Amino acid sequence: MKPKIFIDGEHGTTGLQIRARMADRTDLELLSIPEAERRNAAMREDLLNSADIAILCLPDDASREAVAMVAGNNRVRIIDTSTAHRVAPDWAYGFAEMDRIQPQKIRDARHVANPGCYPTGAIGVVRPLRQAGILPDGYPVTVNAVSGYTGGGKQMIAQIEDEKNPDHISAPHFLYGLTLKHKHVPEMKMHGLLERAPVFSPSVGKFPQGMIVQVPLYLEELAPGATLESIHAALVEHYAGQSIVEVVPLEESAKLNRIDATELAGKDTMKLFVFGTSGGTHVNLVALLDNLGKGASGAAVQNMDLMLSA
Ligand SMILES: NC(=O)C1=CN([C@@H]2O[C@H](COP(=O)(O)OP(=O)(O)OC[C@H]3O[C@@H](n4cnc5c(N)ncnc54)[C@H](OP(=O)(O)O)[C@@H]3O)[C@@H](O)[C@H]2O)C=CC1
Ligand SMILES: CC(=O)N[C@@H](CCC(=O)OP(=O)(O)O)C(=O)O
Repeated sequence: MKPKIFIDGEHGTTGLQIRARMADRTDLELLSIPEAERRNAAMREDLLNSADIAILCLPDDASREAVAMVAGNNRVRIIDTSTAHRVAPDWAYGFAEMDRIQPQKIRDARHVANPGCYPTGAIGVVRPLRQAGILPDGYPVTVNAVSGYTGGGKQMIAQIEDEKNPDHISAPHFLYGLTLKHKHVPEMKMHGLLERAPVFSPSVGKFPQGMIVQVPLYLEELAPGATLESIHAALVEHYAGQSIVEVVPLEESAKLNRIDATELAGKDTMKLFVFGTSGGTHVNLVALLDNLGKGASGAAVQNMDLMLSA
């Protein structure tokens, strides 16, 4: 029998992209709710309890409600794309490349929390350096980022694309999260293995999909002997043997004059760069991804496939 998959929130931004990625899959049975019934709690409860894997593409509160709806069900497994369970100890964090044992943890899990888009980039560059002993305890990490506007879901898409929207945003690029209490900070800290919460400054650009996440570092504050080359080598070693996260060779990144935030739009991969000058005093770690690809829907499908391969 084919595994039954239900995407709760299938008509939203993340849900639609997951559906699109499953359009040609003949190995799955997709359970679907009509768009007009998307908030029909009884129908959702029924579908959630009929699924082998439920993928939640809902706001945090609705995700918690959905999890409660399957509380008595020992069969259904859950992938939650919201922020609700990303630092919960009994949920597996769905970033398969962050650790050698993570794919197995995801395969075995009943509950998988899909990472946030910005944390995928930030954890992607920071965690390998913590594990290699290059980034010391207590280092004050900063994370600066720009996202495509689909990261804000249906509401932000309407605010940016519809000039008649009462809350129309005309700025080509804006900063937000100005209180420095963005909901992604706890997962960056926990899964980035950081002692101190990073200063996180996100922004949005007037393009639908794509993302740049930057973590600049002072070499003199890192473990003795840390260089542009040793940091790059640590990332290369960490990501060896998988095909989703590419560590761009130093010779290649040295030739670049600019990075286009939309380069990976529509793709489910992530590129990591180490910028700086050999023998210099600073490096800038940069992650490039699609907020809806490896940052959301692509990762959700990757996690689903891992769970189905258990
Ligand atoms: N967009 C992105 O880049 C990313 C998003 N995420 C996360 O994915 C989740 C979904 O986000 P996104 O797709 O962007 O959001 P959208 O607003 O685009 O879609 C959310 C969907 O959920 C529906 N919904 C809202 N409340 C309920 C409810 N109580 N019961 C049933 N359905 C409900 C909405 O219906 P309605 O139209 O009626 O509001 C809509 O169809 C969020 O938790 C978000 O944080 C994660 C990573 C990246
Ligand atoms: C541009 C924009 O608004 N982005 C979203 C994050 C998108 C994402 O990763 O979603 P989660 O809500 O699942 O964490 C934000 O900052 O809230």
